[in-house]
Amino acid sequence: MATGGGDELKLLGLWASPYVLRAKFALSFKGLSYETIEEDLTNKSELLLRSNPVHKKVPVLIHNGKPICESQIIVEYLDEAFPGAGASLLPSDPYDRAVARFWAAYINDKFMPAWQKASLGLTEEEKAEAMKQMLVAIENLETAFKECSKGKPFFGGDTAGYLDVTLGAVVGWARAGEVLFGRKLFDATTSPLLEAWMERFVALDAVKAVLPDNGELIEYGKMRIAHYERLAAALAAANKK
Ligand SMILES: N[C@@H](CCC(=O)N[C@@H](CS)C(=O)NCC(=O)O)C(=O)O
Repeated sequence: MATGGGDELKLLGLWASPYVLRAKFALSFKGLSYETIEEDLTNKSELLLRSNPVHKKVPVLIHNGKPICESQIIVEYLDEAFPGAGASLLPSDPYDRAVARFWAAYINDKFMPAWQKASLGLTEEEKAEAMKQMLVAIENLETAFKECSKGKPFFGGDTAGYLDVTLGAVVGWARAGEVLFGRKLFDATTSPLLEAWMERFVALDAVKAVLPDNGELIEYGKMRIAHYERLAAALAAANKK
């Protein structure tokens, strides 16, 4: 669907970034057309530095020349700025909205950092500690799913919404991680509801349309792992001195 009304949407991104994927999901569910501008994070563009001078991170959405930074804020912005495009992502009931925002903050503040460090921590201790925190977070998110979905297929109910997009950020890397690390992020023993949710979520057309290719993620992941292994080895050598 075209944005209409002369709206111009540009997304400064990085194809493998889970946070960029979150913004892409929101755009895809809302059926909005946009231009993607791929960033090289080792040589950030003038446009990125000018658009996100505080964090200098992707994603940045540029709507008619005005930048919006931070993936979660981009999701909320798209919902508010394009209320007629697709179904609303945030729940319409104020209490449900507050609960969804609570869990979104939990995903961003607790789950995502632990999830990233559990795989790419610099020491075995750091990884083990992050893994513990991640498992606690997954247990809590399993409860969140029960509370928010009210027995329906998605956090948003019958259709995917705000929290599906928020947690959906990890589904590309969760699939690649099965090959890279030989373990599932959500599994039948620890998180059966989330395991089933992820299968339903990745089967949606709006998700498939923007999900990065799994083979390419796996290759990119191998490079990232090798990079972190070199950093970890350098750190261990420096600590021995
Ligand atoms: N809280 C941010 C996190 C975004 C983020 O960490 N982006 C990474 C790519 S995955 C980035 O741009 N890193 C560049 C840097 O740290 O210099 C959001 O939700 O948008």
